[in-house]
Amino acid sequence: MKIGLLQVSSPDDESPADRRRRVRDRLLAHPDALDLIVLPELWSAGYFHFDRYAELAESPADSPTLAVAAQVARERGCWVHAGSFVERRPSGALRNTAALVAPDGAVAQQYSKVHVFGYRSLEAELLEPGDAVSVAQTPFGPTTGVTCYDLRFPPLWDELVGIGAELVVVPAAWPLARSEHWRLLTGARAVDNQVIVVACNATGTHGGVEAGGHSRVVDPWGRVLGEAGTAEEWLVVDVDPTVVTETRNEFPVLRDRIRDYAALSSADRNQPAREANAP
Ligand SMILES: NC(=O)CCC(=O)C(=O)O
Repeated sequence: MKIGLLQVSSPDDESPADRRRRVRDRLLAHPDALDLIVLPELWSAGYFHFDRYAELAESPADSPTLAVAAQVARERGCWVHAGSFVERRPSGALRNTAALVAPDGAVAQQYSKVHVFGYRSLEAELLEPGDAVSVAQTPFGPTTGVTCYDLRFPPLWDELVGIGAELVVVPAAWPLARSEHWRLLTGARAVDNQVIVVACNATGTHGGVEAGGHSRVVDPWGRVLGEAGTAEEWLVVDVDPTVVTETRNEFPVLRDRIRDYAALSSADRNQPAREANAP
């Protein structure tokens, strides 16, 4: 399968509507036959534009960000991970919600960021955390997504493996200042969960913060199948999704995973609390 990641910049002087048109045109113009297109976290509003979250919040029913993804999916006949957008919930609360759109334009899987970010960020103050993970069956295998800061929390990834995920899309707005963490954690999550990680970062400076770019795709063996630079650019990578099953069969560490370490000290030492639903 061919995956195209467009690492978008969200300059302060570009309106979200102009950006959506510009990005849509770039997505429609790519000359290759792409099977999956991926966009970054909150690219339309700009992640670091916290002052605009409330004004730019979108309802999934008429989300302009999802409309771009659906148009591109239908016209190109491919899957599109829309990145994420500021979602306005029926309660009025806001979430950082990502969505995977199928070639018919319908949302096949969606996820609201569970770990909202509070370090030099107003996200944790302004947004409500999500509370669920899910997986979609796609031609590339069971596919899911988590968002940016979620890379730092292995127990969430345990849940993804538990529900059968093999390909994990990670839209991000990860600052250049912590690019070493970005490289390390995208590789570590691919290896320790034996999944393909497709991580699409934002780039350029907005809201006073420089996003790091370096979008990357890492396979379950830790091989970096492709990595972008720091410009607003495409990264196109060929991936064989069967590498997940091959790696898990060849090197079956997930079978030895223990989810409940507290149970290890319980009376019954003959029943270690190993992963019940390991792949
Ligand atoms: N958008 C984010 O979640 C930023 C996360 C980040 O900068 C970090 O984990 O470091």
